[in-house]
Amino acid sequence: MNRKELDLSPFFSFAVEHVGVGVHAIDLKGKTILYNKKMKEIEGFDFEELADRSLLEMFRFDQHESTLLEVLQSGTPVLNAKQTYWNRKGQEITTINDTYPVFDGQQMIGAIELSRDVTRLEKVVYQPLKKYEEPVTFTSLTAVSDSMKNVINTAEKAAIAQLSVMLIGESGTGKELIAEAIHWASSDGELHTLYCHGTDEQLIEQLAENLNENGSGTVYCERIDLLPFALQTRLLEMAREYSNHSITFIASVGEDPVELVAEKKLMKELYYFFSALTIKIEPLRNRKEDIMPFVEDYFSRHRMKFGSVVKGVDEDVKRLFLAYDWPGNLKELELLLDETTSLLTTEEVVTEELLPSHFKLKVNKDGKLRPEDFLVHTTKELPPLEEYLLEAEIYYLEKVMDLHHGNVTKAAAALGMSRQNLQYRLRKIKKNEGQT
Ligand SMILES: Nc1ncnc2c1ncn2[C@@H]1O[C@H](COP(=O)(O)OP(=O)(O)OP(=O)(O)O)[C@@H](O)[C@H]1O
Repeated sequence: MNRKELDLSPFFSFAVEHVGVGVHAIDLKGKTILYNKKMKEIEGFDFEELADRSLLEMFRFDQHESTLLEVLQSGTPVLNAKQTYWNRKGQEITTINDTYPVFDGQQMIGAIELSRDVTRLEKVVYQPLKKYEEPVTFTSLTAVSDSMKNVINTAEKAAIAQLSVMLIGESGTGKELIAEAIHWASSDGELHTLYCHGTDEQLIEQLAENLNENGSGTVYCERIDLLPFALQTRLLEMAREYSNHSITFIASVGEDPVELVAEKKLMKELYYFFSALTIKIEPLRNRKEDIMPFVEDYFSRHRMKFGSVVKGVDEDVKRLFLAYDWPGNLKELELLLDETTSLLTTEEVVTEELLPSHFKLKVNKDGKLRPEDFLVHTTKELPPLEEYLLEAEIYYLEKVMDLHHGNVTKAAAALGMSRQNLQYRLRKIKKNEGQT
């Protein structure tokens, strides 16, 4: 068979499904036509959860989708765009994305995004210590809520007693900062951090060598629940051996350790090693009193570091900040403030217009529907198809209008429909809302 006769499409399909980068492509109407396994992994999808995947994918409107639509409109590629966000499982993900328009001859037929997951690399490079430019102490942490005050209280006691500690909390709740504060309050030695996500045997052995060389200090094992079982055994051996040599071990996990043990994600013995003192850090959505003090601290650090004039946020922004759930906790808030302040010039007060549009899209301002509302759950009563499609239409059109800042002409072009058609549908939605 010569090359011309060979149908390559099964090979292309195989390659797209198995390649190590996330691939997401949309057609001219903005509809998802390709969404590979790696992209689902990055986005944290549980396949069983998705009884109606194609519909859900149509309604995805997060960062990826907005760059794809941007490229579709401009016809020019956006390359090397770094994004940090929290996926559906609440895991912090950093990707570097290249987004291209796709042409068939002269004609544009869609856009494609290629995402490289650089989360682990980012973790190693991102060092909170450097950000604060001085060792983190308990006083550098924002703790206004009662639950956070308790956390600091217990952590201070752990530092005095030099106990092994297990920190429990979602991504971005400040576990690493607390570990550092414990370290600086309890030891003159070195702080070693083992990032368990994607680590290997070699790194663990390297850590053991370092511990042999440096007599005392602290080992912070970040997210031990992400360490494969075989490596958990090795870590336990090491923790038992070196904790007798004036080395304090601190570990962190992303959720309840008892459940992690039951789910066989965490070795029972490793849990027992750390279980003498566990500190649970509540997610930010359960201690919203910490939000505005953190924002104030952030701006005061910003003024000192960059000589900026920014004083704070206005009432509307405050309302949005307090309404949002912050799945990425204070780290997500910090990254949002980094992004917002990088665009400020002479503004003293941050208003809603100055916030990045992806954040405004995410804030569920008025109890409107969200993508997860379109998941089909076997346990929930199923709505009739007509009702489901009507809600889906409202959700989709409102998101597209937001994305185009209320410009009907641009939104209609992205949706592949006439301006009149879109206006008619929007009027219908308004009328329905008026009746409810
Ligand atoms: N209580 C806090 N006070 C001040 N800053 C905080 C606090 N909690 C979190 N942050 C901010 O969030 C950033 C991330 O926190 P940190 O890395 O410690 O979270 P984490 O719980 O270890 O997350 P992960 O599980 O993803 O590693 C910090 O650099 C800091 O800027």
